[in-house]
Amino acid sequence: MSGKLATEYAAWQKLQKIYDSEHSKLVLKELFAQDPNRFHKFSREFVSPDDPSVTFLLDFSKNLITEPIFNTLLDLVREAQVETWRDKMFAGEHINTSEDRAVLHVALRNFNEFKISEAGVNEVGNVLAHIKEFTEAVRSGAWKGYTGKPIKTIVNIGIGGSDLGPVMVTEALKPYAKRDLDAHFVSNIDGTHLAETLRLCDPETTLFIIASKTFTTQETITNATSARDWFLTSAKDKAHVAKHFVALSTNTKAVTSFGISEQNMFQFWDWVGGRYSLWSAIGLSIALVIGYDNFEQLLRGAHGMDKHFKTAPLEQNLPVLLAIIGIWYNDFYGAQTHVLLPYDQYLHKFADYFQQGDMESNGKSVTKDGRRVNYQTGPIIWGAAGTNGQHSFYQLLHQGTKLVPADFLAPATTHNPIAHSLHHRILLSNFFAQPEALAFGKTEEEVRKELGPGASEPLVKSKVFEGNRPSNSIMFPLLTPATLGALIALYEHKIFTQGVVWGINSFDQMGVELGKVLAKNILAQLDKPEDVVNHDSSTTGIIHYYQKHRKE
Ligand SMILES: O=P(O)(O)OC[C@H]1O[C@@](O)(CO)[C@@H](O)[C@@H]1O
Repeated sequence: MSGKLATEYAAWQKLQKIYDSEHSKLVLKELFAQDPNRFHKFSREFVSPDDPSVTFLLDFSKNLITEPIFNTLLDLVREAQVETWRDKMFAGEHINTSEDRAVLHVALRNFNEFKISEAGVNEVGNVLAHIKEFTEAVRSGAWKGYTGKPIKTIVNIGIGGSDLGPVMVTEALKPYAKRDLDAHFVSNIDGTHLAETLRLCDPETTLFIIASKTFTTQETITNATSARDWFLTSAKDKAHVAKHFVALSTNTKAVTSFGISEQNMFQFWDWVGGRYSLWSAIGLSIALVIGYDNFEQLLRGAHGMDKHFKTAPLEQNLPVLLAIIGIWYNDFYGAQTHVLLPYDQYLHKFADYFQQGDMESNGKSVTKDGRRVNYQTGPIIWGAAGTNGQHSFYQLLHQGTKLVPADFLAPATTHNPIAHSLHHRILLSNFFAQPEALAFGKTEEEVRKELGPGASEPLVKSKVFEGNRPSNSIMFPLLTPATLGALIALYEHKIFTQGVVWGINSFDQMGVELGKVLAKNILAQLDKPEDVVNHDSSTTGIIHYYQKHRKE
C-alpha cells in the first residue's frame, strides 16, 4: 500500500468523475444491444495450471461496466500496487503489520513450489504427513477407543475460523465423505450446542477435536472442558483422554496444560489467520471426513488458483476482476452488501463461511497507517443456496430500492442426477434465469401487454421490473475437492486485493476484542443485582431483568 487513502488515487478520482457523469446512462439492455461481443469481452475461463479438470467460467458481462470503466478500475489496482503487495505476501513478508506477522495461507498448500522464508513453513509437510497417518488410522479402524472399539463419531469443537471452514467444506464435499463416520461441529458457548451433540455420541467411539489457534478462546475451552468431563463420566480414567481428544493449535503450552499430549496435537503457526486456516491442521476434520487424498486435492486446487493470482495479468486475473467489480458497486454505487448465491445445496454454507472471511478481513475503518478512511470498505456478505433464496429474499433483489450485487455459482453436473437429472435442469434453469431477470427486467409496456386493457395503474406499476441489477456468474463442471479449493482461494485473493486498494490490514481482527473483555467483566457480576456496577442504565436494567426472571 502506498500509504494513501484510496480516494487520493488518481484512478479513484477518475472513477468518481466517470460515475458522476455516466452511471445514470449505463443500461445493461443497451450495453448488450450495442455490443454483440460483450459476453466474450467480459467473461474469462479459468483453467488451473496444475490440473485442467479444475476449470470454471466467470461471466462478469452483466455488470454496469464499460471498457473505460473496466480499464480505470485496473488502473486503480496498479496505482494501489496490489501486485507488489501480493508478491510481498507470497514472499512471507510481515504484511500483517499490527501483529508483525506474515500472511501465508498459501504456504499451507504450496507443495514446496514457491520459495517462502518464514519459520514453520518447512514444517507444513510434516504436519500433513501427521494428518495423513492419523486420518488413515481412524478411518481404517486401527485407532481404537478406550474399550477397544473404532471411532464412529468425530466432534470438532471450535469457533470462527476453527469451525466455519471445516463445516463449509465437509458439507460441500459430502459426496466424498466416509458415510459411516459421523461428523459434528460444536461452536457456540450456548450449552445447547454441546448438549444436543453429546446426545448423539457414545463416549467409547467418539473422537473430540479441539480446534483453536490460540487455545484460549473462551467458548472453545469451556466446551472442550465440558466435553472432557462428559467423557470421563464414562471412561473414569484420565489416561483414556489420549485416545479420544486431539488438539489443533499454535499454542503447545496451552494444549498440554489442558491435558492433551503433544503427540496428539497438530500444529500450525501464527502466520495462518483463523479465517484462512482450513488448509492447516484446522482441516483435520475435513481430512477425516473425505480422506487425506481428497483433502490434498482441495489444497492442490487452491494452489492452482494461487499460481493464477500470482502470475496472471490483471485483466485476466480472476480474483482481481471480482475485486474491482465489487469496489465499483461498494465505493461508487453505494451498495452496502454483496450476496453469494450458490445454486448447489452442497454449498449452502458458502456464504456463512465468507461472512467471516470477508467481513472479519475488511470490516475496518482505519488504514494500516492509522488514518480514518473517508470511503466504504468491506461489504456485508450474505447469501443462501439457490433456489431457496428465490422464495425468501429475491423480491428485494428484483424490486427493492437497494442495489445488491450478486455472485451466482453452479456446477454444470450434479452429484445426484435423480429423476434423470430433471432436478438439476430445473435448478440450472433458475441459475440462468435469475441473472437475466435482474439485468433486463420487464418494462411497463410488457406488463400492460401481459395484463391486457383495464388493468389498474397500481397493478401495472407493481409488476414492472426495473432490471439493470448486476451480477457475476461462475459455472464449473462438477464440485470436486480441487474445484472447491480453487473457488475458496479465488475469494480469498479477491478479499486480499480489495484490502490493498482500501489501504487496510485485512489480517488482524482488533474489532472482536472489546466485546469479549466486557463480557468477562459482566460474567463476574451476574449473581446478584448489587453486583451489577459501572454500567449504563440500559445494560444494568436488562441484567437486573435477567436476574429477576432466571430459573437456574
Ligand atoms: O481459533 P481460535 O484461536 O480459537 O479463534 C477462533 C476465532 O476467534 C476470532 O474471533 C478471533 O478471536 C476469530 O478470528 C477466530 O477464527
